[in-house]
Amino acid sequence: MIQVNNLRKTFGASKKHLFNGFSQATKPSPVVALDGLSFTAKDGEITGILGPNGAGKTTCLRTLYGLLKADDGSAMIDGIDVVKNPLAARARLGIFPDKFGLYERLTAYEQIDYFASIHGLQGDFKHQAIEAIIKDLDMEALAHRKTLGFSQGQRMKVTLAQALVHQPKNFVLDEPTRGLDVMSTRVLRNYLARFKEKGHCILFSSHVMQEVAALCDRVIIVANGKLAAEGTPNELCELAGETQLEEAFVKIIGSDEGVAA
Ligand SMILES: Nc1ncnc2c1ncn2[C@@H]1O[C@H](COP(=O)(O)OP(=O)(O)OP(=O)(O)O)[C@@H](O)[C@H]1O
Repeated sequence: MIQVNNLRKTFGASKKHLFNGFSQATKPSPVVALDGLSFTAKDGEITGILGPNGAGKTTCLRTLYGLLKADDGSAMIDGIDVVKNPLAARARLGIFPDKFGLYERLTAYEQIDYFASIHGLQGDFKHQAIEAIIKDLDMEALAHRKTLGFSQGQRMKVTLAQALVHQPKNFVLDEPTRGLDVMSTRVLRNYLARFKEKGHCILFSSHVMQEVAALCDRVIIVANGKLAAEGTPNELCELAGETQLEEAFVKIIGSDEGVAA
């Protein structure tokens, strides 16, 4: 389970901005990225985060990964505070970040192996876990190639495999299907659905309304760093008096920003 309680984050609030040793006449204004955001993503459910560009989705997810420290509020993974106990929290988390880098001199298999080792997998168990994720993500043909030159979709598959190889109880994914072809997107969706059936907690951000409507049990709508609405796709449609999630989203946030073309 993932719980976010009253998260606040402002960028550029207190730093002095110097240029060639002189204070700049015009300081950049602070940006409030999270303004008291709270929600819960439950086990055995897929929870989607929707919001227009700049709403605070990535900031919230990066706080969950421990990459960013919130100014206030807390984030918990299975009841473990990500700031107070980061290692224990991370052990229960698979992350698929917004930006991903690969070690291009390693093969896909070696990269997944590296992450499996970081998560404490060893010996035959580790080998079986790597083989299983490679098979599940249909990566057999890529497994023993160096990742230098991999296409966007191929790089994403390696990143996903790294995130999932230790079968974490909770997955957090930032726009996971961007750049994936239709078959890879289906593989990923089926994978997430199977994980949900096994009782895992999945939280992902997306701009693709059909994807969110089809996959998510609950949807969190974020605007201006705050919770604008939450519920099942049907509940959100009812709340907005619309039949389609896309129309409901537009009505709730008052703009069509954030809907994928
Ligand atoms: N490192 C940073 N420094 C300054 N401002 C930042 C930083 N990271 C995010 N922001 C700002 O915080 C706000 C929230 O950004 P965030 O990336 O969380 O939005 P998002 O909902 O993920 O948007 P998108 O859908 O466009 O990816 C934006 O105004 C963004 O410009």
